[in-house]
Amino acid sequence: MFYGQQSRKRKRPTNGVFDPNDENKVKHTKVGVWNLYQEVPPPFRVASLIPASFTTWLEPHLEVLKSLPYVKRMFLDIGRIQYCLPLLVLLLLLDFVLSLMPALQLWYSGQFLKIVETALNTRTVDDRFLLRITTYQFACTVAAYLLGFAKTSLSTKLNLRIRLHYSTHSYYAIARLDVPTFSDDAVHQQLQSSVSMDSNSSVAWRMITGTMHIFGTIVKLVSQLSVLVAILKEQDDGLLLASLSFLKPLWSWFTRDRQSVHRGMGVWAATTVNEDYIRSQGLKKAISDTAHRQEIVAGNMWKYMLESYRDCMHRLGDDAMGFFEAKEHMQRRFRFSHILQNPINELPRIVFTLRAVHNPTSIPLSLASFNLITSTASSFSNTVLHMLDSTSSIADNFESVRRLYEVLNIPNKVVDGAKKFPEDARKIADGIEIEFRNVSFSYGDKRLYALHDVSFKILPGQLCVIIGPNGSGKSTILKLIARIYDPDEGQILIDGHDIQKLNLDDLRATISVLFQDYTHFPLSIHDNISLGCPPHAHDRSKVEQAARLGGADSFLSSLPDGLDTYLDRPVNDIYAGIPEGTKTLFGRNVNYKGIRGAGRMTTSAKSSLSGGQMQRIALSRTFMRSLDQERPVGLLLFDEPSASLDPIAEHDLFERLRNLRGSKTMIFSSHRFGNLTRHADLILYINNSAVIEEGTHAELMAKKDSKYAEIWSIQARAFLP
Ligand SMILES: Nc1ncnc2c1ncn2[C@@H]1O[C@H](COP(=O)(O)OP(=O)(O)OP(=O)(O)O)[C@@H](O)[C@H]1O
Repeated sequence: MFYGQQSRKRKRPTNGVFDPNDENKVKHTKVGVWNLYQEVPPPFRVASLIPASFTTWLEPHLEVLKSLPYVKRMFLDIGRIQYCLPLLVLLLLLDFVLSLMPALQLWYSGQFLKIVETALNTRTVDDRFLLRITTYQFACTVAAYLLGFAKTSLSTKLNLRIRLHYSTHSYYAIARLDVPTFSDDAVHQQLQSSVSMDSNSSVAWRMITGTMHIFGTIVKLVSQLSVLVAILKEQDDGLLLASLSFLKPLWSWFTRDRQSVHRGMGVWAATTVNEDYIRSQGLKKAISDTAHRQEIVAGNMWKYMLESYRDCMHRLGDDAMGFFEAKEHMQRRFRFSHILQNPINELPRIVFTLRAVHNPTSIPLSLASFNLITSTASSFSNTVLHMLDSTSSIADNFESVRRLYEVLNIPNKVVDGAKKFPEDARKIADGIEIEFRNVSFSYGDKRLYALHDVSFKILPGQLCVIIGPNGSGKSTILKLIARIYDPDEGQILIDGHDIQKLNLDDLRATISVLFQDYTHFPLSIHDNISLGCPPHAHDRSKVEQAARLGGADSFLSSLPDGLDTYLDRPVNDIYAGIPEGTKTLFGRNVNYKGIRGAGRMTTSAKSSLSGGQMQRIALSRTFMRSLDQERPVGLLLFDEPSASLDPIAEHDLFERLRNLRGSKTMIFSSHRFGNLTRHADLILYINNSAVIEEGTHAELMAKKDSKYAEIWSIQARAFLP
């Protein structure tokens, strides 16, 4: 095991963002099983006297300054939220009064000290003065409690309002991203760290409380200090003892570990190639996710998985750590200064004892003032430490605010076009023309083409079927038409316009797509269908019509809540921590059946629809889009639309779709020959990322050495006696 070992000899990583072979640009550090790659910024020289290494170190630390405009913007935004400004002012006022309380308490303690002093000197006590001070102090404690309670209630209200505002901000920040940008790991992590949708306290709220904390602490310190100086002026050795009492907090502040794990690291990324670590994480995920449970149980895999996990962990030993944990370990250093803390703590007591020996008559009074000083000094120094800590965490908060706003500026990789589409909405009623001109595309690795030099043309209203083996590039064609991705080379034309110049919203409003890997949203079936056409999402009759067209109406009536049934309930029921089937302390069997019955709760949040039924819902969503008469759809894209359908449902679906011929251009991707290909106006046979053959069924069957004809015959043979 070795932490923090810096390597000058760079190894080629198998993944990761930076190129570690570039000696000048990237610094590589080994952190446990992790490889940390840090960008080395080009040195900027303010003056030739300042060494480059200093400016390189300084830049990431000064990054925080870039946050200031965002902090201002955040405060302005909060001010605009309804009722937030008066609530905030009120909160500030309460905080101000509460911050004066410790000084008031200190003043009362000083008055008690005076009473003790008089008692020692004159052997008398002013009863009325003592009673008055005690009453005032009690009233002060009650007022502090009430004000504190009011502050908490007000804070909760304000926090909720601010959270409400920023939850929409966060939703927008995530919702607006396109597929390639959203799937980018770096973007994904930035979103997770800055716009968490579930956090109880928003970045903005942390910023407010942090700032208020500093404001309150300054008020506390100034007021306490003024009272303390006033009291100690009159005491022998008071100021000496106070100074000694402050030594400990100052010492511990100067010698503490203040560097946060992220601070000052600049632009960086970390990756691991450790097989055991990667595998152990995979095994952990597999065992915790309900999606894999069925296979694990049926395949009797758990014992093997446990054994494998144990082996991985055994080999990893102390290195079995996430990146941040490993980095923290690396930063932890032995500090001799920590050992000195206790002797420094004892210093006031030692000095007091020595002074008392020299001047025994002053012991009782000095003892009282010593107690006052040390207890005040400790509360005072805690306040100072707290404030200094807050000022360093405020830098973190500044950066969080910056990230919160900057995620709104992450550019989408698929750039929007300016041209309105269609120029004439009536033309769409006849379908859309699609043309691919020498299109090439690869997903990540630019050497692996998903499509290579593909050209074809589909006329308006035509039915086109793309056919070919697994991985040949069929789905990719559909994704490029819907501009989920942009081609690396070549051009796609829609009704003669370059697809990249068209307004994206317009383009997508004229296309309806059913992806092969369609999803079901954790929403009601109604929502799952109506999302196909947001402008008519509230029109229940249209949703029912779409369900009929998609073949979903047949099973909807058997569901408990019909169209309003949730496929995958987004909110899980919450249960006590005592597992079902066990016994309570007094021997009762734990059984949730009765409780579930009373609350109409189910055992699983997922609805049990079959694969085919799920596909019918996805189909209904696609049909929903085509029901919009104001913005008619001109192009339907179907990726394996009948993969999970029974033969009758498949036949009915294709019948319905064929009726749309002439009014919409339709493109199907399929492995299956027959029903569709027979009726297609154009068949594209695609293999190894390229179009190999194209034509109608009759043309391809008549063609010599046709690959299409060969596979057709293989499939047809299965049905011959
Ligand atoms: N999101 C992705 N990231 C990286 N590679 C991808 C991605 N999607 C597809 N590929 C790769 O691109 C190639 C073409 O995939 P595509 O999905 O277009 O094939 P397909 O013909 O639709 O296959 P199938 O019949 O199995 O659905 C394949 O080699 C595949 O591995």
